[in-house]
Amino acid sequence: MTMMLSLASTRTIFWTITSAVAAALLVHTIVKEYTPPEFHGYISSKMKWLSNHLSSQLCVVIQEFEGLAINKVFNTAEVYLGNKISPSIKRIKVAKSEKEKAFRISMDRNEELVDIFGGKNSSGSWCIREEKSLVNLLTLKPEYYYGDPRGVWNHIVFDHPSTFDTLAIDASLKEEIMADLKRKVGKAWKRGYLLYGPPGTGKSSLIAAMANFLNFDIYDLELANINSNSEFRTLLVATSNHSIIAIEDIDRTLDFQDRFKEDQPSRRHNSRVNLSWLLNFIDGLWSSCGDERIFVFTTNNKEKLDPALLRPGRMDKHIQLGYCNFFSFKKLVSNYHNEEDHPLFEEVKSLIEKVQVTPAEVAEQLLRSEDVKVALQGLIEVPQT
Ligand SMILES: Nc1ncnc2c1ncn2[C@@H]1O[C@H](COP(=O)(O)OP(=O)(O)OP(=O)(O)O)[C@@H](O)[C@H]1O
Repeated sequence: MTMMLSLASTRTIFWTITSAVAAALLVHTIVKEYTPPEFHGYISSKMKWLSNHLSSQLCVVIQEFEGLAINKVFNTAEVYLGNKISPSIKRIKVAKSEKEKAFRISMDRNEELVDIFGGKNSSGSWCIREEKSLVNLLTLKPEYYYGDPRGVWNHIVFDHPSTFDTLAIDASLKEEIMADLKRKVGKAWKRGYLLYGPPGTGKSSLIAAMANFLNFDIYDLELANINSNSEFRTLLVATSNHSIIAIEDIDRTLDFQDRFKEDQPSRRHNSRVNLSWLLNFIDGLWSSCGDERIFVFTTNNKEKLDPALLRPGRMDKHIQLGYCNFFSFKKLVSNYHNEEDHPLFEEVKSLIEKVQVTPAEVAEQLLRSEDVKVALQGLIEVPQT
């Protein structure tokens, strides 16, 4: 998809100058925001030349993709134009997530709109800024597998309710993770986290809470779908700044290393996933750029991973998620029933100390009834295997 910003032309000199100035300011804003400082001088001199030879019309073409990566100028223009509603529009989109207070109304794709680009802010530069408040989940596009070069990541609004407040994990662990995330925000960094624990202990919920906390998008990367080293690089390069790259269930991708054999024939290491190599690869890729990305790997079987990966320093943080204790049980009751205490709590407490039960299993029981007493009784009566 291509967006054409055709800046107004009129017969009068006044409007010609106005449209030229608008175009110049728009281009200037784009140049300032999205090109390295070294190019600014060069582009300014070209702009001066352009203004001397200016016709009454300038057409700015903004394409959706720059190679495989999403063109951020397109996204910004899409948000700006999408919010303009005019009588000429035949199709509008209406949406509202749980977190939003009002409906979001925007122009549908492939609609046409004429907009006089205006709205100077106080500093005199043109203001089209995307207010990012929703987290997106990006998955590989099915078309990608058929060699369609127009972008590789499909995005949907990620409306996961998990936050650090709703997570049923120990308070000290929560504080530690939040402090780690806060400390790094705003600096050039790349963090690697390894989340491990049995199924249903909250690894995916923690990734969602991190994304909601930082307002970062999540890229869901399945190693099983990647066939070569260069393909892996392509996908990573097409991810955007300020994002979480989640690589879940790495222990299940046991043949992962074999997929890279063309590039790294000597790296096969028994049948283990050689993630050390993967981490080196990621380090090399971003060692010289100032972007912010978080890599989160999850596994249910930490013992299946290459021990080299688990040595101190390979991942920045190892986070263990475990079975429900009384503290996490109370958090889940508070989440689902808004109750902080109940006469049946003592009975559940003594059971939880004896039986290994995951937060997911407790959550499932608590959701079976809106009546907290019935839900807790159901939990107590669950056959204990
Ligand atoms: N620690 C937790 N805090 C709050 N809710 C949780 C927690 N763990 C599990 N849940 C609940 O159980 C559901 C499943 O948990 P989740 O998918 O996060 O577990 P997981 O460890 O990623 O599981 P898997 O290894 O199978 O992917 C969540 O949607 C949530 O409702």
